[in-house]
Amino acid sequence: MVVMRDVAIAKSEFVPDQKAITKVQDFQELPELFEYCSLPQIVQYVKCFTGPNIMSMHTMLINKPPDAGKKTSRHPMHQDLHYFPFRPADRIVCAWTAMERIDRSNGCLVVLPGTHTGELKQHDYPEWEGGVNKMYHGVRDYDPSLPRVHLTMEKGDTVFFHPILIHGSGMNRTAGFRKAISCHYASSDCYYIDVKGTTQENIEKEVIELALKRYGVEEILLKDAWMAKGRLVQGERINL
Ligand SMILES: CCCCCCCCCCCCCCCCC(=O)SCCNC(=O)CCNC(=O)[C@H](O)C(C)(C)COP(=O)(O)OP(=O)(O)OC[C@H]1O[C@@H](n2cnc3c(N)ncnc32)[C@H](O)[C@@H]1OP(=O)(O)O
Ligand SMILES: O=C(O)CCC(=O)C(=O)O
Repeated sequence: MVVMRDVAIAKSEFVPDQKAITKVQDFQELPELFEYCSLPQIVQYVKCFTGPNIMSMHTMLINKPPDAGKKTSRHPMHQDLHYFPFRPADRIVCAWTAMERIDRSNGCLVVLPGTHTGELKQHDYPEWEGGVNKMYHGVRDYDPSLPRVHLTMEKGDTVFFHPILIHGSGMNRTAGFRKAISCHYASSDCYYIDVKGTTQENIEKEVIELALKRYGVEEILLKDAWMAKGRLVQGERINL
């Protein structure tokens, strides 16, 4: 499990406590939270994309904090496939569930409809004055005139989306923490790819650096991190 603090808070004099937490990531070892990933109400839709052999690959409890004034609570527009060294993209799907009413005031999801039929684009850190959270890469060039849809969701509403869909989330202008839970699923029939020489090389480099700094792990590849994080939800574990 990784507990992440917002960069504006982590890099301030603020004494870290639970109020600083922006995200709990990789909760696959925590049964109470992992139960979300196998809820029949969710899995019945996930299956339509993955087929019967379902893996949870990435889990997050997102606790978007009230913005400390630097707009760091935003999540830049990105494609989740940028982080994934497995394919095919059509066998990967994210389920994202609002844990309370979420609208533009507390930083709802923003999507560019139809972009899931495009290609994976180059991602980099956006040049934001107030700082950017670690590994929050953004799509380098997308057409800013493309229509945007802000997803207003009620508590318990779930959206399912494709890993090539360009999406992000806005600033939390309220005083409360905006909570959502999500799981990225993939078919265990998916296969790992080598990202060397691709647009994903930069995220692999960061993961390798982080694995060394945090865990003292040397000589890993992006796919090794994912192999360690993946858990079977249903069916048979095949390639992943
Ligand atoms: C062997 C297994 C390795 C596993 C790694 C696998 C990672 C795979 C990533 C997959 C992401 C998939 C996502 C798909 C969906 C899209 C997204 O969610 S994108 C966002 C993904 N972001 C992350 O995954 C970031 C995860 N967070 C962390 O790794 C850590 O919380 C951390 C940000 C590195 C902070 O670690 P920690 O060790 O607890 O922190 P400190 O020791 O206090 O600080 C270290 C250093 O980092 C600075 N810092 C702290 N918080 C932040 C922050 N939020 N943003 C930027 N920088 C931060 C802190 O100031 C310290 O800096 P210094 O210069 O070293 O002093
Ligand atoms: O919950 C959010 O604010 C955005 C989450 C998101 O876009 C992601 O993690 O890929």
